[in-house]
Amino acid sequence: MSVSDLVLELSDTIPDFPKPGIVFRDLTPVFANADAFTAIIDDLAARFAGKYDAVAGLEARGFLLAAALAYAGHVPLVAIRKEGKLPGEVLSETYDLEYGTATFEIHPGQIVSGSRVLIVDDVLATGGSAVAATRLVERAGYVVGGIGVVLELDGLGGRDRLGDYELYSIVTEAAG
Ligand SMILES: O=P(O)(O)OC[C@H]1O[C@H](OP(=O)(O)OP(=O)(O)O)[C@H](O)[C@@H]1O
Ligand SMILES: Nc1ncnc2[nH]cnc12
Repeated sequence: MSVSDLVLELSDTIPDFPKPGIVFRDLTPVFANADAFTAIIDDLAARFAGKYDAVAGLEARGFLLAAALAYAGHVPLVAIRKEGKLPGEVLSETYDLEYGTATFEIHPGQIVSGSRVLIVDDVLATGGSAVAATRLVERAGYVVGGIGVVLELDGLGGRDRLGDYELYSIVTEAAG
């Protein structure tokens, strides 16, 4: 089975989570399947081969992908964390998402200036998280090498908000 078919077959849809009106797409059953998780990492690594020197994961679900990709490519791992979790000097960006507002933070100066950073996450919805991540990567002195997600929810404006960045989604489906 193809990686996109594995994602579609194994993922769950939960209505009214975490708030009424939100159709939540849960990829944890996909990650719990060893063949599917391996295929996802291999697909993202192949799609962006030669285009990144480091990987950034978006807390929390993006961390699962970023750690595996950093290991697979033997490249630095950058954590883009929710507000208040990183000690010391941080750069911050506040953004809106489908069910609220959040702030992401990054530690500047941890990897080589000018590194091409691949940003990864499980789901792209409004694009608020990914846009905030691109800003943090650039403010920290790096270059966005691309944005890779497992599932893109079409119809919420995420792809448009990301403009000219190279965005790859393993699966795209209409937002519920
Ligand atoms: O495109 P957007 O509208 O920004 O939505 C996508 C983001 O929403 C989810 O994370 P969430 O903020 O729920 O955090 P979590 O991973 O900690 O559960 C998801 O994992 C993405 O990071
Ligand atoms: N509908 C949704 N399902 C899963 N993650 C999300 N992040 C933002 N919107 C989401």
